[in-house]
Amino acid sequence: MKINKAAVIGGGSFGTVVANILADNEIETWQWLRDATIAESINTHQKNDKYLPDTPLNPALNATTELDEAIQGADVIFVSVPSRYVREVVSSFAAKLMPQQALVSTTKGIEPERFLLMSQVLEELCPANPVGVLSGPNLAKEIARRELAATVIASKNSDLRRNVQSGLSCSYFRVYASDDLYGVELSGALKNIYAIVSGFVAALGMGENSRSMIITRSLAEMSRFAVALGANPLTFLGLAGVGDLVVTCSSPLSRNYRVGYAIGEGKTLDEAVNSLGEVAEGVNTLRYVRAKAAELDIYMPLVMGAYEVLFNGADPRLVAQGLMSGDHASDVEFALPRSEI
Ligand SMILES: NC(=O)C1=CN([C@@H]2O[C@H](COP(=O)(O)OP(=O)(O)OC[C@H]3O[C@@H](n4cnc5c(N)ncnc54)[C@H](OP(=O)(O)O)[C@@H]3O)[C@@H](O)[C@H]2O)C=CC1
Ligand SMILES: O=C(CO)COP(=O)(O)O
Repeated sequence: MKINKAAVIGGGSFGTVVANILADNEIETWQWLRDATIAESINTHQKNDKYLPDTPLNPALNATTELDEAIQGADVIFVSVPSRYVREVVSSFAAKLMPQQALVSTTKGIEPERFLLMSQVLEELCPANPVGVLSGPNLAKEIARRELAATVIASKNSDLRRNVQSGLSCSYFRVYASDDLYGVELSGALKNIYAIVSGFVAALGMGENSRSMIITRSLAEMSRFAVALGANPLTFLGLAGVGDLVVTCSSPLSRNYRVGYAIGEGKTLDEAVNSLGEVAEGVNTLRYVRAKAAELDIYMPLVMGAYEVLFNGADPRLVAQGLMSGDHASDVEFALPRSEI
């Protein structure tokens, strides 16, 4: 079955990019956003002035502030609001869904109380509906410029995977499939923490060897955490893992990297976050992952160091230096376990 109608819940930069590709692919697309001025601007000037002011949008894209108008009859509903609002927003329409309507989260964050990923929140709210996750190295502003990019659709439901692959694929956007929902989603959430650390490293003018060390040890730390939570670490080798880690740790287009960079330059966390005007999920994810790592006794020196910098005013220089002074460690723990060094 192909997608005849799609809804995108959220009016930020990534939601707008997804909605625009769907409309370009001649799918009837409704984007729900809470700001009537932006909805009006999308419908009349084909512009999202707040989040993607330089991108002309497809005239067939419909923006609305009425949730019912967006979701009614939609074959797939993409959820693209910051993680702290996903439950509230989806709860407001969950009871109105038909069982065949699929939900796909693009949100890279964690719900703290029970350490739930967004697909788990969707499954809890909409137990009868197929659920998927879209994640990968997908800086919205690059995709908006139609620069080549790829992503991953992860779901246990093969129809959902195929529908999203055909609905979103185009000459500049390629969609790969995975059935490891948890691994794809966990890596998308975790990499935001390490983008903040990479921002420190860049602002402090450290060399390319240091940057490479940080990114590679970030992957080691992410996969150690994933294994402790029962996820498949092999998924971290794909686009949603290494791919997203590399782009977010390297690009000033990443909001998380920019937060880290600003702190590395000496700004406070509040100053860094306030100057963004967009969501940097890694700040909260860092708090939740640090607590989980402490609870489960998982060795995560970068997470612990970054937490001290963001929330206790430690010097960002100490995060990279902390790696140099730890116990002698294994390069790839799947090849040489830490216990056998
Ligand atoms: N931008 C990117 O490159 C990518 C982002 N993502 C992920 O997608 C998710 C969304 O990101 P992105 O689009 O960039 O975010 P933005 O910060 O660009 O926009 C957030 C959007 O959510 C809306 N919003 C905020 N709070 C609420 C609420 N309580 N109810 C309804 N809508 C709300 C905002 O509306 P308002 O303007 O009215 O505040 C805005 O439209 C994040 O988890 C992010 O990690 C994933 C891949 C790439
Ligand atoms: O997830 C992203 C790219 O894949 C976007 O990263 P930021 O949220 O740091 O901008």
